[in-house]
Amino acid sequence: MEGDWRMKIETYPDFDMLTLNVAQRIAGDLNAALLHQDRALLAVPGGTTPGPIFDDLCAADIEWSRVDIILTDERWVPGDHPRSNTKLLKERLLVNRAAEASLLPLHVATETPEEGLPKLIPGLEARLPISVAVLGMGADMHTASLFPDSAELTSALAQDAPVLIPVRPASQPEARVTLAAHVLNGALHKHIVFKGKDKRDALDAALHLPAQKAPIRAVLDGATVHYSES
Ligand SMILES: O=C(O)[C@H](O)[C@@H](O)[C@H](O)[C@H](O)COP(=O)(O)O
Repeated sequence: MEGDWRMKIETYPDFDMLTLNVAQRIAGDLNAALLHQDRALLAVPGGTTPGPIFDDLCAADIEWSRVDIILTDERWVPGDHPRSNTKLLKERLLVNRAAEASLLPLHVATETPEEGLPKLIPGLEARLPISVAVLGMGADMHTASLFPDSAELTSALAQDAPVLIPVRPASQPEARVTLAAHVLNGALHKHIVFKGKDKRDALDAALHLPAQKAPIRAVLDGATVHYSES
């Protein structure tokens, strides 16, 4: 492994403890960022893991009106589709105190992501870098929508990649867009969150693989991994 490698793993007795602690950590990081910046940018994943974290985080004592929120990746489906990550955010994170935060869109109503990119990229570029990135991981070692079985992975891992990239992983039912690896990795604070022994084994395997086979590798340096077995 490279000499500058830094990664911390925090193991929790159960998912409830993980949820509570991760929400507190994110809130602490956001408050710290707001001491030095006018606005903070929080990037969060979709999927099934973060809902309970959002339920705690949305009540946190933060000056939410100074926080912008973005997804790490989005499925190219309408905003009211059950698989829309934006829908999850609107229902579980942008509520309670966090209703004051601003959502930066990662989807517009076009047929393909390629058609939507020109409407999304300028706003994103103007707002980066990310202050706090929360990332999920799949047992196939994908993170955000950087999937090992996607033809676009090499370009999404490139240092000079556009900030937002359309992907069509063979394993997924719909097209997606994902923030490029360098955008996610450039976050000031990175929290990777998952549960289950299969994913823990996948992380261990990833440490011995290149990012091309194990995309999670692209964001591990400097990250804190939060894990519970159940
Ligand atoms: O929208 C998504 O699908 C994601 O951002 C993705 O990277 C997710 O974090 C992992 O697939 C883990 O998903 P689960 O939390 O559902 O296991």
